Amino acid sequence: MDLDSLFTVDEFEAVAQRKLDPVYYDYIAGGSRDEVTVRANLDGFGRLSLLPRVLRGSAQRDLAVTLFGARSSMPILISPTAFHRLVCTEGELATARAAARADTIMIASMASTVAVGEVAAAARAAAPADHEPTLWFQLYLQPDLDDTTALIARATKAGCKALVVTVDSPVLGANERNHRNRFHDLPPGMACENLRNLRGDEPGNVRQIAMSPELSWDHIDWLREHTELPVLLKGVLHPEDARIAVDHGVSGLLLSNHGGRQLDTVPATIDLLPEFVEAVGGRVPLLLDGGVRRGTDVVKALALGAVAVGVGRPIVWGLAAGGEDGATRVLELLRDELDHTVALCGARGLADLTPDLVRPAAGSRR
Ligand SMILES: Cc1cc2nc3c(=O)[nH]c(=O)nc-3n(C[C@H](O)[C@H](O)[C@H](O)COP(=O)(O)O)c2cc1C
Ligand SMILES: CC(C)CC(=O)C(=O)O
Repeated sequence: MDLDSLFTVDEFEAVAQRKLDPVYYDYIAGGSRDEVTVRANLDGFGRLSLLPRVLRGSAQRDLAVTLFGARSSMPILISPTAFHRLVCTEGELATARAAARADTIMIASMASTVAVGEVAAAARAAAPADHEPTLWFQLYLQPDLDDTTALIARATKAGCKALVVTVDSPVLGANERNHRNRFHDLPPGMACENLRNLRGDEPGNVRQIAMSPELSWDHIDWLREHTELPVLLKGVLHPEDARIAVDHGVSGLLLSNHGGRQLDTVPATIDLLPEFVEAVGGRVPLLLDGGVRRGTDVVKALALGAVAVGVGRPIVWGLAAGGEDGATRVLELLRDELDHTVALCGARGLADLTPDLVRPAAGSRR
């Protein structure tokens, strides 16, 4: 595959769809139930227009952002997605190398098909000599707190710099494409490697991830007492819960509807962002994911108050099309689009991206 002949995330998706087993393509592309929210995430950006400023002298554009002490060369992070070995042989090793090469932050899924220690080592090996790559760990709190403690220990030992706790999954979302395709298990030879031998006394055993409706704010308090790492919550959608989260001392929020894969018909994250900004009142950084496919999407989210965005499916399409190089190209395309959009907005850097640049638009991109 000549990756240089691909110029958009959508083109990467088309190639991925051609290459992948349709069962895996459906797992990745799909969302829950009628996929209303999957579409809403894309349409949400399409319903906003950008209103640029001019003549502000924007020749030197700095896209870097610092999050919890770690610098990322751009405000586009890799959101956690499960099972990368379904789409490329090297799985999360390839993703980690791409993130390190692009000098951005990877949020490693707890449901990785490579253990987090190996993922971190791959990132370090691929990073430029003077550069420490940043990995965060996405955690589903396990109702068995000993399991959770063991997972945190693994992530911490691997050098992860933050825990991103996904709180939108008291039960698993219903992707009806998976039901139709009878996709319920990983193929032989693949597993959630972070859950292997969790207790050290269970050789060969890979636990299943438990989604637990028992979880409550008490678990967030418990977690904060059991880790020195910054704790971000991923999947808070109600602005009142955003306020509660901040009151519970979380370090940041990743405004996410899980790419439309949990509760269907929740709003597009970009539509919720202004209310979130108001609820949080600058007390913690706000990140956003869901439907980011273009540099213009990134600029809209940043202008409306996000400090950074995450991309989920685009990275998986990159991996499917061309492994590490494919994911790297997706990140570089998005970086170029972002820089180009910042320039066209007459902005000198991310600080110039202010809410007045965003207006409601007629029509939708797709
Ligand atoms: C195939 C796939 C697997 C995912 N796995 C996880 C996961 O393990 N943990 C998690 O918190 N979110 C997971 N997500 C959600 C992403 O982190 C992210 O919220 C979503 O993909 C963002 O939307 P986008 O795909 O439109 O960029 C997954 C999403 C996809 C598409
Ligand atoms: C292991 C799964 C729960 C991963 C996930 O969050 C998803 O597929 O959306």
